[in-house]
Amino acid sequence: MSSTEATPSTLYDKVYAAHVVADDTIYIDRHLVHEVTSPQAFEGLRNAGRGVRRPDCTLATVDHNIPTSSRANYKNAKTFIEEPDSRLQCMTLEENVKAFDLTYFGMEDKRQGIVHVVGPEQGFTLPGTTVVCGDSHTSTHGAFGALAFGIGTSEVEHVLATQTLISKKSKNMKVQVDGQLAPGVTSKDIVLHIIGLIGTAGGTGSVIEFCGSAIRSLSMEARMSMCNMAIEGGARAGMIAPDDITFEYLKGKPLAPKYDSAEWHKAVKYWRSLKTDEGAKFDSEVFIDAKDIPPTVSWGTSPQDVVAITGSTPDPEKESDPVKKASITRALEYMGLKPNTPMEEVQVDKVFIGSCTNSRIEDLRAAAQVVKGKKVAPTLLRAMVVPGSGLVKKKAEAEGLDKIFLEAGFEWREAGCSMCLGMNPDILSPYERCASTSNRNFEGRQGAKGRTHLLSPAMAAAAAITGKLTDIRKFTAQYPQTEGSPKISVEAEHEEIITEGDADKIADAPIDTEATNTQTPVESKATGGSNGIPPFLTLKGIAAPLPIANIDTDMIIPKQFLKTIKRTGLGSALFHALRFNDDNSEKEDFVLNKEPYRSAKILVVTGPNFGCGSSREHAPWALLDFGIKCIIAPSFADIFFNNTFKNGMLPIVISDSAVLAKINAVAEAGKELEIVLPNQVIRDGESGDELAKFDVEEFRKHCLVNGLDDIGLTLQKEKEIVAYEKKRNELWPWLDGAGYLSRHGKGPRKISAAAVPKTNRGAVKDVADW
Ligand SMILES: CC(C)[C@H](C(=O)O)[C@@H](O)C(=O)O
Ligand code: SF4
Repeated sequence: MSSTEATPSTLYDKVYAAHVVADDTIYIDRHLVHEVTSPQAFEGLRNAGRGVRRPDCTLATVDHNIPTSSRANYKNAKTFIEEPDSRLQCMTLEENVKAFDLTYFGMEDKRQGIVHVVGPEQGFTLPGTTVVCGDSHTSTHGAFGALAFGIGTSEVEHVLATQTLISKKSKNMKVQVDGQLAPGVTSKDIVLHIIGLIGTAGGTGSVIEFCGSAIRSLSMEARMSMCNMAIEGGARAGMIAPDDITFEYLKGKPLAPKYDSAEWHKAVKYWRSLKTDEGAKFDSEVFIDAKDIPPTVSWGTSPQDVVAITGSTPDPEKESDPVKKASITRALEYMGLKPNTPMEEVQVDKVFIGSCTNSRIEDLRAAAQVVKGKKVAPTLLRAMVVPGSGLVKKKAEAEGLDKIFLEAGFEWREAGCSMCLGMNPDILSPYERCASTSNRNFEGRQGAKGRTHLLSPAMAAAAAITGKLTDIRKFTAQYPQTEGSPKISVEAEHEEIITEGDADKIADAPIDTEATNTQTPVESKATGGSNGIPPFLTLKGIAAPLPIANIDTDMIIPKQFLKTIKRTGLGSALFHALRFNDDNSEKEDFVLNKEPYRSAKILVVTGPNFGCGSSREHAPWALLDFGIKCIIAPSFADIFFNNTFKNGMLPIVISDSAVLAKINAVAEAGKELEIVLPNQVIRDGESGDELAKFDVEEFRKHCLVNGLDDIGLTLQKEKEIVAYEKKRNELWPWLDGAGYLSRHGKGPRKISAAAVPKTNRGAVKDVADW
């Protein structure tokens, strides 16, 4: 762990090693919870009679489903959220945080916001910690030198119950960006450029460390935007070594060690050791010269479909690879763009400034600077700014940014995920084109048939003014800022975001719990989680061929179906946009609408990177509910791969294209395949001939074959977990969340959780500070 060790290690090696409890089981320091991916996890806990092990290390908020309209007349979630499924999901979270005694920032709390904005701004996210959330953009927190990654709902349950995860070590990947960034180039451009270079599967199986002089010069907020999109590059986590910029940012944050205290100095000393040692080995390395990065924008339907703003859409005719040619053609068609169209000629209908990538104060300042004294283009249907949290909003208003946006014709909204994924009322209408500071441009992401162009906040602001995608460099020259327009007071980059007095007030604000009391506990018919899983030995059945690359989980199950609080019933929505027409009739040519594939048990995917994007466990749930228990593909995205096992499903990697072609031929012929897990072979179901052997991790196989619930298995490691917690308390006392216990210290817990080790931070006084 320390730099004096014989073998030089990477930042990731160090943080991983510092969290090993036993074998592949790692301790989780920080768990963020939101309404979409937690209901089934809490339900699992209830069914098994388990509690939350570390309420002090768990923080919940609502973000995805909530309307971002004014909360001036807000009373409670029940009356505020009109859409019934969204309302139920938010109220279910409220019920769960009450029942399990967790700290919760609801809509009446100024600290509410997008989970990945809230964690850092509270100092909940700290260097050297492990941070998880049922959300793929948990990678954001890696900006602090934390090992932060998204997990599925079964893993959320695992962490709630055990405060650990079974997580095998990933590979180390280095992305080094050196030199001076060109004018107008931001961290969003850097990360879009990187994804364009490595592709959306480039980081699969790896943790990326972003380093180099260009990265070192970035602010914390810019670093967060970069790590946020590590998942779009296929990596489960992105990390940046903590440094003075990090420590400066953490000064005065409510849940960080108190600035200048003995604990602060101890923490900073430890944090300084968290950097890659000279000579440490990376499994892959990418080097980029900062001056080669232009202001960048996406043209297609994958975050790797990017081009310089001065460039044009690609021409499929120039592509020799038939799979790539087909995918360019399909993306251009979806986006309503012709080949070779200059990006600067693309007219937009809406502009969205927000999301966990770019909704922090610096992002809003950058956009406001462009907008100041100007008006949005008359052709624009809507321009909206959605701050990432109530505190960002408050700060922006104190700086007068809201006025700048409002005077220019933008909407100034309340915190939430908003139009990033359209689970709430903020959506694109079909065929509308949006310049968006978010992170995903998948088909239908911002609304069915909506078209998304990803870009930086400054470029989004420029697009709002001109009505077209715009090169920010030309824009600032052509549109000088007018005198007398409202002033943006940009304060010191890193300051306290909340005073202690403020924090007390917020913490003491009454929470309307009336709405949450009416909910009845949900009955479970679920598979997975603590209900145990049916054993998987052999599987014989029809295999459906699917020749598509980069199938993302939005495509497997779109956002509108994530509002369920159950694991079951999603089969009818599987591959919704591929499977159904607008009038809900079936698309005849989609494989699962044809015989004999309607009863497929196996999916044979011939394109790579199946299951990329969002961490939604709804994707394997939908496949399973349809009847598909096994997916064969050349490669899988990490979170999806993990999620399938938790549900008793088997993902099989067949990277040899000739072998995959043989398997696919059986699928194409509408015949059965037979998977024999104990022997790790795939057979022709009819002849019994062996088609392929496959690999599967021993532990995962053991669990599948025996139908084992891995939460139960982990709980058998109680001794090791307790020993780890003791060590953690001695070495890193600031990680025991004394602050959190303030809300709970007055009475017994409703659900008994494992004892929290005593902290050295005092019980009541420190506690009241938050
Ligand atoms: C809902 C959640 C599972 C999802 C994610 O994991 O990313 C969402 O935040 C998204 O951006 O698609
Ligand atoms: S990517 Fe979008 S939907 Fe997902 S957490 Fe971030 S803001 Fe919310």
